[in-house]
Amino acid sequence: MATEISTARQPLPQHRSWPSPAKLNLFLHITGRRADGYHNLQSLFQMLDYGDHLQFEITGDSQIDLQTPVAGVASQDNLIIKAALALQSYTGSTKGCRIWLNKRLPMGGGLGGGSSNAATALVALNHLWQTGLSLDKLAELGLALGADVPVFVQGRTAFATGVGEQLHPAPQPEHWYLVVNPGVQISTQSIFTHADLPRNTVPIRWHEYHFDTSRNDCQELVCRYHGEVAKLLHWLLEYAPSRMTGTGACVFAVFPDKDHAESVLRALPEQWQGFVAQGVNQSPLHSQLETRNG
Ligand SMILES: C[C@](O)(CO)[C@H](O)COP(=O)(O)OP(=O)(O)OC[C@H]1O[C@@H](n2ccc(N)nc2=O)[C@H](O)[C@@H]1O
Ligand SMILES: Nc1ncnc2c1ncn2[C@@H]1O[C@H](COP(=O)(O)OP(=O)(O)OP(=O)(O)O)[C@@H](O)[C@H]1O
Repeated sequence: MATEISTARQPLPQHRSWPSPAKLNLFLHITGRRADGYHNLQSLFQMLDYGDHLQFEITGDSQIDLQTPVAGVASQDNLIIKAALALQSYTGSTKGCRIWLNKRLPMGGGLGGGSSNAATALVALNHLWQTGLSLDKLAELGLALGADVPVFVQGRTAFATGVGEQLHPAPQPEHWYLVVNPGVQISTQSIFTHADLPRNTVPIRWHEYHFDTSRNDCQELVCRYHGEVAKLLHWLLEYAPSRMTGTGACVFAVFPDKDHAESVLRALPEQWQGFVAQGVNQSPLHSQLETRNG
């Protein structure tokens, strides 16, 4: 008897792949704490040309199904589903979708993978469901899902203030980055609730920003509890200026060219995983959308 190969869970080739890029926090200064416990910060969100991918099949019923579950995340907690439901509920759209996620970014890595997935779902479904919301409105819906969602919705390398949602586009030289995962997951909340986190960095003016004179205020605390992050930073600093992104655990090193970044990736001790990506001023999601609309 011939074996029937089921394709029911596979996306069809005509379902375009929508980029869901990573970001780096080139610096992260914590300038205060709000009454609700959230922290005011200053950061430079650098978009990368590397990340996850999402595919969507639009359906006529209002059902939203994620065909590729994320290990350890229940469907109702998945930011992709939450984003789709938020858009559906705000616009009253009666359309639904099946979604496929190709996950490449480490979770809890400080690369904003979950937030980026949510933003891609908002931007792509707004296009595919023809719900016509502006990026500002989508960013507002996204903020309720996570502090990092708006920057991915707006899709520009940007300075951020507030809790990360007040964005000022800030094009940067499109350097190459070696991003390395030390293999530990760090909960953002555990860092932000720690008594020893510095919370009073004096705000800088944007034109004063320089990589060498800025820092990540979470880095020292993370290194104290996670020796592997400290070890990795120490190793990378031998080759290039390096820093932790977000609340960790991933660390990046900055290079002016791709070849140099790739040669350090080849030298990486085998206990660590990494990738090389270019910093871009426009998110690959938005570049693709422009090409499609153009
Ligand atoms: C620090 C960054 O990684 C910089 O990119 C982000 O702003 C974190 O953004 P995120 O992962 O989307 O964070 P959320 O999911 O909104 O918040 C996770 C937890 O981090 C804390 N949190 C987050 C952002 C912020 N500005 N202040 C905070 O105190 C809160 O305790 C919150 O419960
Ligand atoms: N689609 C998703 N992809 C990844 N994580 C998700 C997703 N949906 C929900 N989550 C939850 O969000 C948590 C944080 O994931 P994420 O990969 O965004 O972390 P991060 O890179 O540290 O983010 P940030 O830099 O914003 O702090 C995960 O541990 C997981 O529980």
